[in-house]
Amino acid sequence: MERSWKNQIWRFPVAGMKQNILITGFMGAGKSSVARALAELTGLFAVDTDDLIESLLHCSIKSYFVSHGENAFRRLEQRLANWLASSVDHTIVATGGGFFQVQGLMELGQVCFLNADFDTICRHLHVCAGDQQTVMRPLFQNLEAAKKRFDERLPLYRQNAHHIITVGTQDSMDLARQIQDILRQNGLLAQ
Ligand SMILES: Nc1ncnc2c1ncn2[C@@H]1O[C@H](COP(=O)(O)OP(=O)(O)OP(=O)(O)O)[C@@H](O)[C@H]1O
Ligand SMILES: O=C(O)C1=C[C@@H](O)[C@@H](O)[C@H](O)C1
Repeated sequence: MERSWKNQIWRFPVAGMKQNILITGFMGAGKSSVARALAELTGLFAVDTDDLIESLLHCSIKSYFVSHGENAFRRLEQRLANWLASSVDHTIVATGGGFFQVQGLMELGQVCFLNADFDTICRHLHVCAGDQQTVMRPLFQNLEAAKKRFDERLPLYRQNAHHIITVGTQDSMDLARQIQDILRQNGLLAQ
């Protein structure tokens, strides 16, 4: 059944706090899938920072990394974060794997970190089956380097989040329900 976003009466305790829901986590944690499921549950729209950035580019993010480098990509992410801050509210935002590093992240809305361990991520991306979905992910070309980046980032993802959701074998809809419950329990989302 279709639900209007107007049914979602938000009760944020902090005046001036943005009322978005941001989903953070490593590549393959399931951010986009959970954002879509949460959109279905709440009637809110979901956007994806990687898709929004690609809409600016004349190429894929992977090609952009090759032609312009990672630092240029991070500047685009910051530009996007600034636009979210000025122009976007009441929206679910699935973020790119490194978006959690932008300045002002925690003011953009409720940040929900999808805490999947590296084995779970590899399972999601079918790394073990050889049928890898890592081809389009420039920072997941080398398994060892990806694991090193994962280990370095883990404490930072945790620090830069309002809520931490442990990802095991649940499907995306279960995880979205869990987020909905957490936000409701905290009085941040209508019952
Ligand atoms: N809870 C889940 N259980 C099993 N597979 C999942 C789950 N969530 C996502 N997947 C699968 O993992 C892959 C990556 O999912 P998704 O694109 O949602 O992750 P992501 O965190 O947004 O990744 P990225 O930021 O790298 O694009 C997809 O094939 C998706 O079907
Ligand atoms: O983890 C990262 O730093 C990235 C993840 C992807 O979602 C893309 O945003 C890009 O490939 C960088």
